[in-house]
Amino acid sequence: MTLVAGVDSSTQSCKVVIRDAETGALVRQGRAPHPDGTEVHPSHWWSALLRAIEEAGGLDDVAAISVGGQQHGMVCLDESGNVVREALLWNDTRSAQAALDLTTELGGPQAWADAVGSVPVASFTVTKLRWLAEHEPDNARRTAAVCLPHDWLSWRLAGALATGPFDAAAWQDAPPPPLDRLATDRGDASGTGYWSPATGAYRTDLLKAAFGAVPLLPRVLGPAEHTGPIGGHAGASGQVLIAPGTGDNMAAALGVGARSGDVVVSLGTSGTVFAVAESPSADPTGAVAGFADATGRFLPLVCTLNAARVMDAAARIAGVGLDELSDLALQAPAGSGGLTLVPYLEGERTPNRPTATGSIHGLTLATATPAHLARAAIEGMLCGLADALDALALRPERVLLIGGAARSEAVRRIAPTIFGVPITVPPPAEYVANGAAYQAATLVTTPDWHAEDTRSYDGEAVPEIRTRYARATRHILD
Ligand SMILES: Nc1ncnc2c1ncn2[C@@H]1O[C@H](COP(=O)(O)OP(=O)(O)O)[C@@H](O)[C@H]1O
Ligand SMILES: O=C(CO)[C@@H](O)[C@H](O)COP(=O)(O)O
Repeated sequence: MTLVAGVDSSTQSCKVVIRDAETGALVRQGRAPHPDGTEVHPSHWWSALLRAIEEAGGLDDVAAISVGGQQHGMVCLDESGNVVREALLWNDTRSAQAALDLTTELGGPQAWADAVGSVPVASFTVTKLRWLAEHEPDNARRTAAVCLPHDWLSWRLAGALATGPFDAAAWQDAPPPPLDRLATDRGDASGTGYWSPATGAYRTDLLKAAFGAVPLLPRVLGPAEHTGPIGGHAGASGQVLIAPGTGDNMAAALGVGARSGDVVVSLGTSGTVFAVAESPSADPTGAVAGFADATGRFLPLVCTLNAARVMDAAARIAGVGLDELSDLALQAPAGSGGLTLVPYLEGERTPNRPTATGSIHGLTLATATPAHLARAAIEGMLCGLADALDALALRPERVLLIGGAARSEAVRRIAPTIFGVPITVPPPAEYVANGAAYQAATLVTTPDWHAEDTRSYDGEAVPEIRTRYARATRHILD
């Protein structure tokens, strides 16, 4: 049996799966948490990856590995390959003004959509680099290379694999390769704001205009390329291949086997709604980001900053666990008796309201119950994603629901009432890590991974919930 490893280095944690390359059968897995916060030193991701690999039984029998990672995060490296400062993550909104400035400087949203497929908001790496140049000029000057979370982890893995078999303690400080070995893929590159999915080339002119310099950028690998073979000690062929890796949403599309006609709704830290497309997109409203995918195609995507953690917050307020929150939500009526929760707990990205806060509307004596709060939280989270689904402007054949919060029975049952279409729920699994493992498998075999059984959920649409939500979003505090 040939084994491959897939990694999901996402916002809240790192997950590793080891699968049979031919069949996709799960052999082993591990996970480790990431620290909270919107700026995180990348060394925490490395430590978490090593812990997760250790829990997954190591890599010594693995032929190829691929890393899927949270998109957009700004990782700055100096000439020696040291991290210059904490990485600013996709959900860090301090560069919101920089995003506005860059949009104006290039001539408006349409110019950006034409140039790179997306209109920059605070999430995009290019806006974070502008922020760095303006607020931390010394750190900007020290920046010799810029990469993304998954690029950095793959690069550290290359250095570690070159030192010998997996050993968490020894790998912790393994020297990374030279900077020019940094590599990325089309999917993650498309979230920088300085790589064009339509032309497949960096727009270093935009980077220079934003940052004042053009640091070294990772080489963009095609889907079938790899950065190995590395080491002389592991895998069926005695060496480990490192696949291109990709952004976590692109990896999820691979993991869930998204095909034409599918729309995927992912409820992790972020809420994302995306579809595989044959041609690039360029939405000047900024709602749809025109990303590339991990297969050579494209991945138009809408992202909200507030998904699973809205439920975490509601559970905290109600003083219950997530399973009980789900039970409570199903005890309240559809529409929560008019209680409406606008979930802008981390500001918001779509719509672009970086300084917004969350709010609760329609509170009466009758709706002041934990059950109404639980349902309003889920309905509010899903209303934001229903708007995202509308923005994609597709007629999906299937709407697939994945991510941590898709484990909630209440979310599954309420989603069709908000989206107005039935939803399909694959079995709970780590679809980002699975997609990464699938990418790794394509380097060593022709994988024949069968889709697992899905469950369907249907329910009558309740349009008033979205109407009331739309009214409530006009009355929030910044
Ligand atoms: N049964 C559940 N009900 C609701 N939320 C859940 C449940 N299980 C996990 N979650 C939430 O899912 C989130 C993690 O999902 P995940 O997709 O792994 O996020 P990320 O990839 O952004 O780190 C956490 O906020 C967690 O509380
Ligand atoms: O910024 C985006 C997509 O553009 C986010 O989807 C990040 O990629 C983080 O993902 P999760 O940690 O929520 O999976």
